[in-house]
Amino acid sequence: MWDDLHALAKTAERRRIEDLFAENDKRAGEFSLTAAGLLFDYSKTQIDEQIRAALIALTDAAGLDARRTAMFTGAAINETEGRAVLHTALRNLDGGAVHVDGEDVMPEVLETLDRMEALAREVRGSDVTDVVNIGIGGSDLGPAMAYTALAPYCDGPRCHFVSNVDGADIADTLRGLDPETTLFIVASKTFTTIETMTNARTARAWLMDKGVSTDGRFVALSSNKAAAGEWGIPESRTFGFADWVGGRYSMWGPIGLSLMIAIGPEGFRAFLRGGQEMDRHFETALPHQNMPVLLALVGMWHNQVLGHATRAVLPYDNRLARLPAYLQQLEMESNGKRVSMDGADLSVNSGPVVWGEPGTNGQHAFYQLIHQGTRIVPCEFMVAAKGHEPDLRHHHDLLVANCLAQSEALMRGRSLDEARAIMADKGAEGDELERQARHRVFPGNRPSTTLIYPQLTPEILGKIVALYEHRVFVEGVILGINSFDQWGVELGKELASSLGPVVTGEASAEGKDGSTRQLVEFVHLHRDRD
Ligand SMILES: O=P(O)(O)OC[C@H]1O[C@](O)(CO)[C@@H](O)[C@@H]1O
Repeated sequence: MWDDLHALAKTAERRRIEDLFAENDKRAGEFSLTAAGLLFDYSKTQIDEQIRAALIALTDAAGLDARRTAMFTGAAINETEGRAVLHTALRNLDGGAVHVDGEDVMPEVLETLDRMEALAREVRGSDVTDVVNIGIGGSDLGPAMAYTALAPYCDGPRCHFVSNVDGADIADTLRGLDPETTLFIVASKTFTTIETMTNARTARAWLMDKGVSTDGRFVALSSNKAAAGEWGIPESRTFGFADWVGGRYSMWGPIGLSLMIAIGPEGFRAFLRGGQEMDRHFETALPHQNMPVLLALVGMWHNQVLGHATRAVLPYDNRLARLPAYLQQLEMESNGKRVSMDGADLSVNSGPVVWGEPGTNGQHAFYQLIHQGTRIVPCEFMVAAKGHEPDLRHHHDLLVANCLAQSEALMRGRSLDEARAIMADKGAEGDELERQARHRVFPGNRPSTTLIYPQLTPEILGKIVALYEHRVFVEGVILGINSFDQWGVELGKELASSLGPVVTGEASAEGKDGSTRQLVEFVHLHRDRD
């Protein structure tokens, strides 16, 4: 399979994407698809019919249909942790029963949703002015990203997100907050994460320092209700979720509480409905009409076949500023694995490095490399047809024009002859003309995709997030890896706890490598100085 694709890649790389359009005036329509109101255009890539068929063959060979059914029906597909993977149940608003180990999980999911809604209404109707979500990774990035994304829908208390163990994070957040009207949400699936528990204790100490009772000031979101109880948060203020909700897939349930408080229960339900609509599409559409499948296959063509090690996510939507960070965790923690489910080494590369920034800002920062650097960075553009500022339509039109211009420029490039003509117009001559022209050449033929949606509403955001979740799933199935564990984060955590006492001076650095000892020495030299 991979050999077929590598053979096809040799021919494809010699062709220009522009020529594919010249050869087939239906290319745009044939290499794009609309689903759930979103349009995904992958025509500005080297993919042709033969390549697409070979990519789709990967899904058959990997048994995607069976794996997808297994996920949606609660089989323990997270094999290294012996767990089902059912974040889709959290948005199964009008769906039927979903069984895990013979038990329907939906009554509990819906009851928790009802409790969340009751609390959200209570908080929105109270004197709470600020909500601080304390969590990290999957217990932070989803709600933080969505809160910024859905700013036009936020009509509840202000939300803040504290994640980093760096005291600067919580100190900067608490400064200016009123302890009498601030509610803290401690969001941690395990309720043991060092960053979150440290920040939660600091928040509690802050209230006590200010002479404010901590009663009713904390809410817990966790799978570990016992630990939340021991920490002092009563069951009535604790919202649990099952171990089959992975951290980076958890914003659809209790971890989304801050978002629900901000946009209201109806807005949150719209977000869930959007996710559910994408689920239905993913479950039922044929591969060549299936958006998550094609998004995954285009990504794999660029990464595993052509060898482009990174992909840029470029939302032309300022409110999606945190989406690249959210997708970094979703994609890199899920598919950054070097062994397949059975422990064997992967024969192809694992998932790519995902990075990005909103346009147009990125254009004035790193697009230089994307256009003229020696490495190719496949770009994933995203843009809404319509903004939320009716009085600033001209801004939005410019934004859209810039987004479309970038994908066109990446594909077309500018030839040496065109660059020479530009320099000749400017009056350059001879060697100087030639030298200057070479700097103005754009190789072009650089692939990009565009996801375009009507407007960034809660429902559309739900669709986009679910689309990317399923893309990760498809890539993981094809690679034969477990997209739902994260063993790669463990070693650093273990070493950090052994280094804690070394940093404070309670334990010696003996036995550590020379570099670590030298760094610790530097810290000791400076940490107690005024
Ligand atoms: O919700 P928790 O248990 O605090 O974990 C936070 C994050 O830490 C990780 O386990 C990685 O260390 C993520 O997968 C998770 O989202």
